[in-house]
Order: sequence, then structure tokens, then C-alpha cells
Amino acid sequence: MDLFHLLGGGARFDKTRFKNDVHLFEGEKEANQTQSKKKNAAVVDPHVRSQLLDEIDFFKTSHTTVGSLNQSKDENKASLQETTRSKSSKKANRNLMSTVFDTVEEAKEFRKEHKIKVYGTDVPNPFRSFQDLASPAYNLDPVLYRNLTTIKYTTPTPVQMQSIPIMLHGRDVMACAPTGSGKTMAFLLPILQDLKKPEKKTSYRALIIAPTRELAQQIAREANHLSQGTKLRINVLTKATAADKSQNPESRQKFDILITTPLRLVYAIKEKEVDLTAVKHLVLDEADKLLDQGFLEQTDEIFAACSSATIQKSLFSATFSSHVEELANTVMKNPIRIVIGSKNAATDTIKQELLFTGTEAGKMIALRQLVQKGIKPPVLIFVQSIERAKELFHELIFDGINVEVIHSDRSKAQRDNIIDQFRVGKIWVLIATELMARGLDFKGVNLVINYDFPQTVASYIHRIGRTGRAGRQGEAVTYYTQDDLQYMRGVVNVMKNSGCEIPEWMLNIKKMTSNQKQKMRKGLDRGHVDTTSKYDKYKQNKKNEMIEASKKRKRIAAQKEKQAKKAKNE
Ligand SMILES: Nc1ncnc2c1ncn2[C@@H]1O[C@H](COP(=O)(O)OP(=O)(O)OP(=O)(O)O)[C@@H](O)[C@H]1O
Repeated sequence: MDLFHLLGGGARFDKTRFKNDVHLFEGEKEANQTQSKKKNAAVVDPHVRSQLLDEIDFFKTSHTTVGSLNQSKDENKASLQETTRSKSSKKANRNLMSTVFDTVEEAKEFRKEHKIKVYGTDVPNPFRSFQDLASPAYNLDPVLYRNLTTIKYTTPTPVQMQSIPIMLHGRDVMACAPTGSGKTMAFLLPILQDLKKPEKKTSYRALIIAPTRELAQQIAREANHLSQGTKLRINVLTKATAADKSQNPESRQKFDILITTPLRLVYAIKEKEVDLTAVKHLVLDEADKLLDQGFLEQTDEIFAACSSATIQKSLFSATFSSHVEELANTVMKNPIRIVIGSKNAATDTIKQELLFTGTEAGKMIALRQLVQKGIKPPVLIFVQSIERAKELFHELIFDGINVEVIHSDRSKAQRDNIIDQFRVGKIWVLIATELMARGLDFKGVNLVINYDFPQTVASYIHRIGRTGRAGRQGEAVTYYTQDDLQYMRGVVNVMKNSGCEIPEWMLNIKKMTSNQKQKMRKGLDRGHVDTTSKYDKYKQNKKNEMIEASKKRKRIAAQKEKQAKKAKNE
């Protein structure tokens, strides 16, 4: 047995050893939901609310009472009782007394406290709590407010606090906020609120673009949750759904929101399958990716097809390069830029580590050592290519690890199945390519391993951002070899800005030249994920050489025999 198999031998996940975590995948959700339901049993006097309905004044600065906008009479009655009860409790009172801001200074102070930076003119104030949204100042639709409280959201995240009012105000927005900070809800809620207004339905009124099918589906799931009980209809258009009955052009007119990927949409535009002229909300999720070379042409065509003069454009991502920001500015009208925390930074709930493995082969040793020490699943491992993903999978499956692999060569059904299984904790280790780096929300991921060094800084931020989401803690380990050293400066800087301890010599790594950047973007030649030891390789080579030599000898002998026969016959 070679050294690698020796190290990895018998490595298995032991459920009893991880008993404290196994329940994370199974039982916790319900408990959380019940808790948040309880916490969100917010209240209001419906009569007060109806009086105030006419006083809609977005972003006004007066104090307002807040509460839930429960619909049924019974619920309202319960709310009133709850209000009375709450008054006796100081803690509950604090919730009920949420207000919008009295002064610009107060709003500024609030932004500072929540690390919200805004750039632009006439920037609407943020809101402080979901009860604020239900107040007449924002007048969030009662059904949407109820959905917010029944999901699990108790406190808005900073990107939600600031971008929701901006979008409700009809302004274009470009928001850069950390991975896992709730950007999806930040753009969905104001769109749902606007589309909820009675209006003649003609065709799609909102369009949300995401770079991958998986992400489009995830956004649609959240949109469906948030819009439950409304008549709004959401359509996901992917290759897989193209053959659906629901996809014929007439039935499409009944949908309000379209969520799709650029390639599929451009095809649909060319085939005149969709009418985007009535779209009044256009969102690019992972906007920097969609405005990057790979997608730019398609994104451009989509912008052209959305021809309404009053369209509102919203761009969201955890990373924006200055170049993309400049580009985005050219397609937006008087936009407001939001930055939460620092631009292009990793989420601060992620513990980041760099691990030197020397060579490519050293990575497998490191990985097996980590498994032997005990890892807390679920774990996500990123590699550079489909080939390497497959190879690594074959190595780990023989170690008895509960592992799967996902990449674009797998069928759509397989991909969907793997994602579902990983979400519920049935798959413990998932090997993935860049396909999975952006947007996908697996709340419980404890560890991300960058088996292959990420090809861009943005990729690093998005990959590690699959852990440490929604306020949870997470860990990220990035392997690097001697060959990776020259490309590491960007990632080292991200780590330094996150407060990681970085050795002095790493801080002195030179900036990449444009040639180096290009080389890295294409992906270094890393060879195969191969764990055969040098000795075994030597033995195998010798054996192959001997077989070849024997074949050659036989060929020569046969040739000689043939020649001899020929000579004899002549
Ligand atoms: N206010 C909130 N309170 C609690 N959880 C929330 C809140 N808003 C969103 N979430 C949850 O946080 C998780 C991350 O949200 P989301 O996927 O929208 O993050 P993101 O910022 O888009 O991340 P990424 O940049 O990786 O795409 C989701 O599970 C979502 O349900």
C-alpha cells in the first residue's frame, strides 16, 4: 500500500463522534422556525393602521407605531390581545416602538453602526426593523409582512436595511455586501411589494438573472416563500423547463416574475419566446459575473430587450471590481451604490487559513490527515477542473468517505439531486468546480477547502462564502503549492483585511503581472489528482517498459519469420 492510502486508510465519518453536529442537518430547522414564529408575533391595532394608510409618506422622519398586518379577524383580535400583553413587557415594548429616523444625523449614525456606506444623491434612509416596514412609513403589504415573519427573519441584515428603501423608492442600486448576508431577500421584497399593486398583467414585469441554473432555482424558491398567499406568479426558465407545458408563450403571459440564466434568456429572446417590454424591475444577481467577459454579450442583449423607459435596474454581488462598477454606471440612471463593510471582503464569520502542501501530491496527504483528525461535515471542496473533480472523487470514495461530486458534466437531474442531498446533510463531503462557487446557500457548511488555489480573488471570496452564512461561523482552508506562491497576493490581502495573521514574507509577494493574471484565470497546469507514490509509479513504469519491450521483441521475431518464409518461397 502506498503512503497516501496508508494515511487515508480507514478514514470514515463517525456519526457518534460528531453527534453534536449531526442534528444540525436534521432537527434544528423546525426548532428555529418555531422560535422565530414566537419572536415575530408582532402586533398592531388594525384601526390605527387603516387611519394611517392614507398618510403614506416614504422615508418621512416622524415616529410611527408599528406592528403586524395580520389579515384575518381572528388574527387581528389575537394581535390586539398580544399588544396589550406586550405593553407590560419592556422588552416587547422596545420591539413595538421601532421608528423611522427623526433626523438625517440619526440615520447617518445608524449606517455607521451597521457598516453601511452609501454613495449617490438623495439616498433614502435605511429602516431598522421589519416592524418599520410594516409601519405606514413603508406600508409593506400585510401578506408579505406575514410571510417575512413566518419564514424565519427576525432582524433585517444591513444590506436589506438600506437597499429595500432605495428600491421601494424606485431608484437604481448597486449593492456590494458580503456572501450570505441576505442579498436575495433584499431585492425580492421591494419587487414583490411593487408588483402587488393592482395592475393589468400583460407579460413579465420583473426579470431576475443569475449566472447558473442552480442559483436561479434557489432564488425562485425564496421568491415563492416570500410571495406565498399573493397572486404573484413566478417562472423559472431554464433549458430543463423549456419543454414544460407552462413554458408555451401564451401561458407565460400570466407570470409576473421571470428568473433565468443569460444563455437561456437570450435564446428565448431570439426565438421570440418572451416579451420583456413590460419589465419594470431588472435584477442582476452576481452582477460582476454577469458583466464579466463570459456573459457580457448576453447581458447586453438582455438590457436591450428590456425596453421600458422607466425600468429600475438593481445590481447585487459580494464582489465588484472598479471596472465593472464603471461599466454598470453606464447602464444605470443616477444609481445609488451601497457597500456593506469593506468592498470585496470576505465575510467576517469565516476563519480563514492558508496551508502549504509543497507539491500537488502533498494536497492529498493534507486532506487525508485532516479527515483522520476529524472534520465536521458538511464540507465543500473546490477544485479547478471537472477532470480533477472526478479524480479527487475517486480517491475519496475509496477511503469510505460519504462524498459526492458536482460539475457541469453531470446531468441536471443528478445535479439537483446532489444539491438536495447536500442541503439535508445526506452527503457529507461535496467536491465541486467553480459552478458552485457563487450564490448557493447551504447554511450548515462548516468547512470549505480550496483544494486548488482559486483563480481570482473574487472566486476566493465567493467560494469561501459558502460557509459562515447568515451569521453562522465557518472555516476555510486554502491549499497552496510552490507553484501557487506567485499568484497569492490578492488572497493574502483579503485575509489580512479580515484580520488574519499573515507572515511578513507573504505580505511582500509581488503584484501579479497581466500575463500572470491571464495564466491564473485559465488555470495552472496541475496534472492529475494522483496519489500513487513515486515508488509505485516507478514500479508501474518498469512493468510497462517490460511489456512494451516484450511486445517489440515479438514483433521483430514475427517480422523476421515472415521475411525468412518469403526468402524460402523465392
Ligand atoms: N434577515 C434575515 N434574517 C435571517 N436570515 C436571513 C435574513 N435574510 C436572509 N437570510 C438567510 O440568509 C441566508 C443567506 O442569504 P442569501 O443567499 O440571500 O445571501 P447572499 O448575500 O445572496 O449570499 P451570496 O453572496 O453568497 O449569494 C439565506 O439562508 C437566507 O434565507
